[in-house]
Amino acid sequence: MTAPFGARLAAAMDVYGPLCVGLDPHPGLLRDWGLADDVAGLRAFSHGVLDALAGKVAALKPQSALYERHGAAGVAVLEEVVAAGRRTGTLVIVDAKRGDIGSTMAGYADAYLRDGSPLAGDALTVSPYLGFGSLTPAVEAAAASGRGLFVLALTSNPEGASVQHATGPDGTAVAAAVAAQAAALNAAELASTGGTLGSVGLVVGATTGDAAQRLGVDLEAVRGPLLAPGVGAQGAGVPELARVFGTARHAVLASSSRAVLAAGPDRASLLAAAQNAAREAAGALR
Ligand SMILES: O=C(O)c1cc(=O)[nH]c(=O)n1[C@@H]1O[C@H](COP(=O)(O)O)[C@@H](O)[C@H]1O
Repeated sequence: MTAPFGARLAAAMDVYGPLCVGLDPHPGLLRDWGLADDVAGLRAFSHGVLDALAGKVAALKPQSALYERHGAAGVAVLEEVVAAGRRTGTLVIVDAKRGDIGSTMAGYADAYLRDGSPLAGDALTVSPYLGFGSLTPAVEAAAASGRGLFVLALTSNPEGASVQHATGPDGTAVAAAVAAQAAALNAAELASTGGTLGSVGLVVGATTGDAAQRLGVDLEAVRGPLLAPGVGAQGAGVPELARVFGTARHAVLASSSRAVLAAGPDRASLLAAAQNAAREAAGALR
């Protein structure tokens, strides 16, 4: 069996720096790249990013929504991105933020986390807001195939606070309970593998300020990767990363989409922007 996702990601971050580049082919971005907002444009964008960055960054994160909006042909392009990751060894985090009741979650797990599925990258973003336990089929499928999950904990959008900052009957903040459940899964994985980074990550936006500390979200105890979107276009810079993550910063995978993609379509400029962002993130997090 292949090494667990957490171990593979830790190795990739050591080599390439703690940066994930998001593939977010918004209509405006396609236009800025001189491409039509259609499937041919989507494919040209995706292969442009792959040509420039595959094998040169720790991870790529295609945003499923922006592929789905082109219908089945768009999803086929997402499958090409997943296949290219497999070919080049670059980790692919499929950002589909799936979440559903257990039996339906099993369908998503089959689609995104099973060997042989064309949509199965190395990890999937999932939403625990139908109850963390509803993610069990995904947790089991990921563990069985050496894949990873990124569970939404403290998202970068301001609306997230109304749910994630709320407290349950025992006074624990929802985001803190999500983090504790991820921590328990990672503790079990690491006890059996002896590794240092588990495969159940959290999403904690770089824009969330001191929310983790205020809400008692124990990021250090998670012992899994902490995906930090919001770097660049959403206003968070490198200083915010150290502030948001404190002593857990060694586990952070900073994520940037628009700020890096704005350097394209020229391949060399795109690579330079990604490598610069990776260097800055490494400086702030190591
Ligand atoms: O899961 C994510 O990646 C994610 C979580 C979150 O809290 N906030 C967030 O912006 N994202 C994703 O990150 C990407 C935005 O990246 P930027 O263009 O760098 O702002 C989009 O694909 C979002 O869906």
